[in-house]
Amino acid sequence: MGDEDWDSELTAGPSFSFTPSFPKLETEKAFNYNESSNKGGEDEFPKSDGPSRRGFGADRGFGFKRGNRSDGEGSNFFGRGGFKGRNEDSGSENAKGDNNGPQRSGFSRRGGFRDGNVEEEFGEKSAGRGFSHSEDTFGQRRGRGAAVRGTRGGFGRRDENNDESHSSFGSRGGFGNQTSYEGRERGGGLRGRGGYKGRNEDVGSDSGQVKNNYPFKSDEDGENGDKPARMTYVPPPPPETEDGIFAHYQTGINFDKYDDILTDVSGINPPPAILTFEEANLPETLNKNISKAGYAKLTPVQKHSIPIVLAKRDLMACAQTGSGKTAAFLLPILAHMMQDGVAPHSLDLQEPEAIIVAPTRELINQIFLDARKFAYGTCIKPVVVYGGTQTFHSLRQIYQGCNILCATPGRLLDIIRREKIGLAKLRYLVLDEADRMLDMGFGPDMKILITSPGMPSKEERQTLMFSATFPERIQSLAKEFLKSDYLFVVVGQVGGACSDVEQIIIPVGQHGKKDKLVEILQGLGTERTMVFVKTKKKADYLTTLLCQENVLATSIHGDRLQKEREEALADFRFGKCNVLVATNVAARGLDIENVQHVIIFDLSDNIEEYVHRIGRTGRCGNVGKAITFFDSDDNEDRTVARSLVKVLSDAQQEVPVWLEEIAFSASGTFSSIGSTFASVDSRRGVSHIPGGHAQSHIPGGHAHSAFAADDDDASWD
Ligand SMILES: Nc1ncnc2c1ncn2[C@@H]1O[C@H](COP(=O)(O)OP(=O)(O)OP(=O)(O)O)[C@@H](O)[C@H]1O
Repeated sequence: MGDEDWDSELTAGPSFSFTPSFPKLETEKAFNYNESSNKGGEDEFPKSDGPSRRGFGADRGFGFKRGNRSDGEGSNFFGRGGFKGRNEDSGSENAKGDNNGPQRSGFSRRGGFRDGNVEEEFGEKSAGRGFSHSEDTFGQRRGRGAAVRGTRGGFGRRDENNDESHSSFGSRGGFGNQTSYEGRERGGGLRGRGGYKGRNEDVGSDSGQVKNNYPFKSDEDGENGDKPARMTYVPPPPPETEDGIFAHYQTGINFDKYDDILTDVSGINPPPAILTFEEANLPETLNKNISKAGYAKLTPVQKHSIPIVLAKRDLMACAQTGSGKTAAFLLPILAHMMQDGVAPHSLDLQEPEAIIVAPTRELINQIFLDARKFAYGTCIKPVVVYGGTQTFHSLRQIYQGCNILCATPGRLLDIIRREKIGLAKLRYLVLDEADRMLDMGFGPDMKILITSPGMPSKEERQTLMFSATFPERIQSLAKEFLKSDYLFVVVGQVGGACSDVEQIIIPVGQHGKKDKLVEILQGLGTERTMVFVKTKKKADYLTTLLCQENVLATSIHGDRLQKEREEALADFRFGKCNVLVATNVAARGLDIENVQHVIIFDLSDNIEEYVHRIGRTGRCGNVGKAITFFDSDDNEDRTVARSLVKVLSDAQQEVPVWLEEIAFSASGTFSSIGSTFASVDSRRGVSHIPGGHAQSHIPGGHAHSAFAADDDDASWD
């Protein structure tokens, strides 16, 4: 199959309820959404956007390479010649618009919240609370942004104003994380900065309300500085029942083995680690919630981080994926708030005591649900706000009381800019996936955040940073945010992969990837699998292909409407689809039960993202398997070979001989991993790793951004 034209593969196949569709961009002109008008938008990526914006245009990236056809696991990587030399046309007009109808058929529709109602209701309710009715102008700003988004999402264009936003989630009880809302917006001015694009969080803004001249534009400023688009999506409410709130999955057989991982704490006078929850002396209600959440034993990052946060120290913590970093910051923050008390709910300005930021909407919502779970039965109110949702909705959540504000950066800055929250009482600033938050994509936003009017200085607040990866260059940037005596907790090795994930690298040329994927997935049956690809369009394309091959697949990426992304995630989480094809938007933080496999269809040239991607499986002591396709003809794959060898060997995984050969023949091409693994704490200087496969410090190595330039979904929130 790999040799055929992708167009022809996308002729009408079996019609699954989740088969994506590729609607024709009939509104494209009407909205003047062309390359020249999209400055700052993600489609400026030259590689990711070919001659057409309508799907997979001819000669576009996927399958466009000449390459060794090498499509068998265990095949002799170098022995297979067979340059096909043909340009695969990964684009397909046929792929568009064929399957519009049935994919949503499975969802029950629940009434309730319609955006218009929300706005009216909010307008009225907010009258006495400092909201001006002029914000109802949101109600009039329709269409453009949503329509543009719709045309570009692979799964059918959908007007966000259809407002049946509760249809899928409301009917799903159970696991507390099901309400992950995702969306995608574009058009912000700041996002036009070099090399990084498209993150463009949709931050609703009424220009008439702007009080500060922040150097960023909200999405609703419109793409040409004209009438802004608006977000009308109102996400479904989180679960209300105790069962729903405390739903969790079981720790795995290797949970106890976490204790064997070496932990290092650097910095002056760290408080001693605790060994049990009892030693933390947490408030009774919090302890009850912890046990209802199924936590009986601390993970290493929790053992060290909880006392550090309780001791009011700043912290940078690095621990492997799925090892409980979220609770490591939430529990001590909540404990402090419960012990010290929080300000009574004010009808005027809300002044949260804690702000937590994360790079994606799904992740921040997941963190919010955890915060809500641990704060259950207390007076502490966590709130979540993120782009892609109606700004009124965000504001209304805040005005109902907000002690812990969980937010994506764009929406947070917009709300601060509009003076809808005050920062005077802020005591905790948490950056989850901190290396991502400080990298060039979000770094400028984070700087704006810490220099926002009213933001307590780093001496006055506690700043906490968590991630599974912390490249040295990011550690340096982080110092600007942290007190000089911050502590650095490292569980295992900085940037190391989770050892519960079996990592398999197989040599596959571009032309063989599709066949190999189908073969693997068909062999896996209904086992839950995430497939990571480089581009949004490829995600949709592969999803269509998989559905045609009778694999129940859905996709999540930055071009899908938020509602669709929520549905996709829920369908995956609750078993309606067992395969989720994703861009890096789903690489970090997502905690989905029972993901048994990760398949990396396209390697990113950034090893950190590899570590996060494979970390979607093998969580919380459970085991998982990650299969990575490696194309030896692909320069990016070759670039990351050394780092990959290092990650594999550090995690005691088998390193294929052919990969080692590539790694060491790839002179002059290094990924950022060289510095990532060089040290524990950059304040200690570079520590060389004796006998390591990769040098700890690679002279002349490039300092990469967290994202490859041709990863067209490098921007997520
Ligand atoms: N002490 C514990 N006991 C039992 N389960 C736990 C414990 N700590 C965390 N968990 C569970 O483990 C899972 C992974 O936790 P979490 O999402 O916080 O990991 P993480 O380290 O933040 O991962 P990532 O690096 O991917 O963001 C969650 O389902 C969480 O509820």
